[in-house]
Amino acid sequence: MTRLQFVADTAQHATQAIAAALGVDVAMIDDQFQLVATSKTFLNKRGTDINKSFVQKVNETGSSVIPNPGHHEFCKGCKYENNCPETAEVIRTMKYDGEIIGVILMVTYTQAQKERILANTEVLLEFIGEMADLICKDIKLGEAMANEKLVTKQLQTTMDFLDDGIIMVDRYGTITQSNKTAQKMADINQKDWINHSIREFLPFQVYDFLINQGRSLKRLEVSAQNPEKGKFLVSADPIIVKEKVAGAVMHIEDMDQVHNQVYEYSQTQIRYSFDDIKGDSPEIRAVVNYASQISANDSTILIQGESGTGKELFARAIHNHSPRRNAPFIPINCAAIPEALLESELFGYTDGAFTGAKKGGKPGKFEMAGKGTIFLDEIGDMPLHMQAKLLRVLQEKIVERVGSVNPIPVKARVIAATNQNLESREYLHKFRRDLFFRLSVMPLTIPPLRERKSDILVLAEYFMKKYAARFHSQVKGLDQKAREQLLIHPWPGNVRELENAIEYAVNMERSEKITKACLPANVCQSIQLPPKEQGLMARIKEYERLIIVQSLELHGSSVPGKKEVARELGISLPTLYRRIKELGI
Ligand SMILES: Nc1ncnc2c1ncn2[C@@H]1O[C@H](COP(=O)(O)OP(=O)(O)OP(=O)(O)O)[C@@H](O)[C@H]1O
Repeated sequence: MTRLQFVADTAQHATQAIAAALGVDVAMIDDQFQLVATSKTFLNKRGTDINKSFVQKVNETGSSVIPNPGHHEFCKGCKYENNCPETAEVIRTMKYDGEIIGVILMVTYTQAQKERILANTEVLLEFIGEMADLICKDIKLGEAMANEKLVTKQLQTTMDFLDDGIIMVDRYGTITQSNKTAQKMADINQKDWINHSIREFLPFQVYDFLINQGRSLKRLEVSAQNPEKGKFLVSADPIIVKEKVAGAVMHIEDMDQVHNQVYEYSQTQIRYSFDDIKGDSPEIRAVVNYASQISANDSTILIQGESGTGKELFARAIHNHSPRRNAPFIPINCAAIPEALLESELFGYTDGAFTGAKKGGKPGKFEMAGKGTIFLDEIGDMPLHMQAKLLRVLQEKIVERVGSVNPIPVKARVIAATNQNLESREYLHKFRRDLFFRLSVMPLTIPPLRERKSDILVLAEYFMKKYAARFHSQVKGLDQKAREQLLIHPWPGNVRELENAIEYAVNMERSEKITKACLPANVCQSIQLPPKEQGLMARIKEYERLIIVQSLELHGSSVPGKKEVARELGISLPTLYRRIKELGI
């Protein structure tokens, strides 16, 4: 589209106005030799055919008066050469920023008209020159508006690409523009939202900082005016014009989203699934089947099992098998966190809640878990007063940050784990019965490794391959004696102990098969209780050996360790050394 065509309507109005005012015919032709605007008679008499060489010659001279159309040198080659119906022409080139964009022609058909315009050529040329200027101004304005529209559209499209919310406001805090994410966050569509105050969505504090005080915000944590819309981190800059706030631009992050990202960066990205739980004993398969079945719903799970049986592995596999798999899995070890900090770790705290509290407060694990899973490990070690608070959270499904009374809805699923028998006499006064029942809606018990012996070699092979690959080791298997030894050992540390033992052996072994000698000392020296058929003396000897080995495992075989063993067994240190030698320990 040529520039003149861009303002074809204005050109047509101007053409008609000049024609009516001066009683002549008028036409405008663009730089592509197209007739853009014309009065009626011109069109009837001349049609839309334009003589290019005529226009080119006009452009070379800038403006011309042709008193004898058809016989003028400009008319050479025109189809009306020598028989032109016109009696005179006044022509002027139209320029935009120094560039020719077309010509404007004034034409007469009678002698009287001819005399009239020839008598006033200078005035007329000036007049059509001003008309041409007006048209150029219109082009400028139109182009500026089109450009502004384009920039606005480009800005909107760019903003809509972003996953975070963008809101722009004017000096009154009225929303002038926003992207799709911001509209989704506020659950309002663009049309309904524009011209509303930002105060309807975000707390007054944001408005006050930006508009009243003209200050910037850096990731300020705020709740939406409607608490159901959740929490956001707001960063914003006021726009200052002539030292006054003219508006502001805000960048808004969804708190749940931020937690998910923090979680993704902070967690190992290996997503454990039920396929990672190795072992083909009927005992472990039954637990895996049960766990997979209870993954789908939201009921609280209590996983019980000795240390190292895979409780956390199961919890992660359940989470990753559940509809919550794309939200965070947040583990917290209740035994590892000092009692005084456990509450703020679990529930978070507000700004200034206690001495040393981080500015701006901090979300707790329940909040960070969002719609995911919170894994409360070693729940048996939770102090009684915290048990009461946890029970309340589970029942009311809300948490309050330390120092705040604002309830925050709990959406996370709770999986707890313990290696203690919480129903035992010992725990009668240490663990609340009501909390135990609340947690163990779906109880899951993992049997110790010694009760599923057929898993030992399967797991050993699996760990051997894993560590051989990791350490680029030549080890490819386990020899017969090593296998037998693994089956003899009682594995008090369960799968974790087995994994560590195999990692150790892969490191130590220089041949292609793991030998008994390369197993850790405690595993290697485990003995099988002598069968009943053996004589009394032989069996007593084996028992003695077992007792000394176990005591050494406990206290270590350094000199202070041995002193402790001798004290525990009620024998002198020299006797202990003698028995170690005689029994070949
Ligand atoms: N069946 C299994 N298959 C493969 N690896 C396993 C299995 N069970 C446990 N493990 C591995 O053993 C180690 C210990 O597992 P995990 O930490 O889940 O045990 P836990 O019962 O939670 O321990 P604790 O009581 O000490 O917290 C981990 O490296 C885990 O991957």
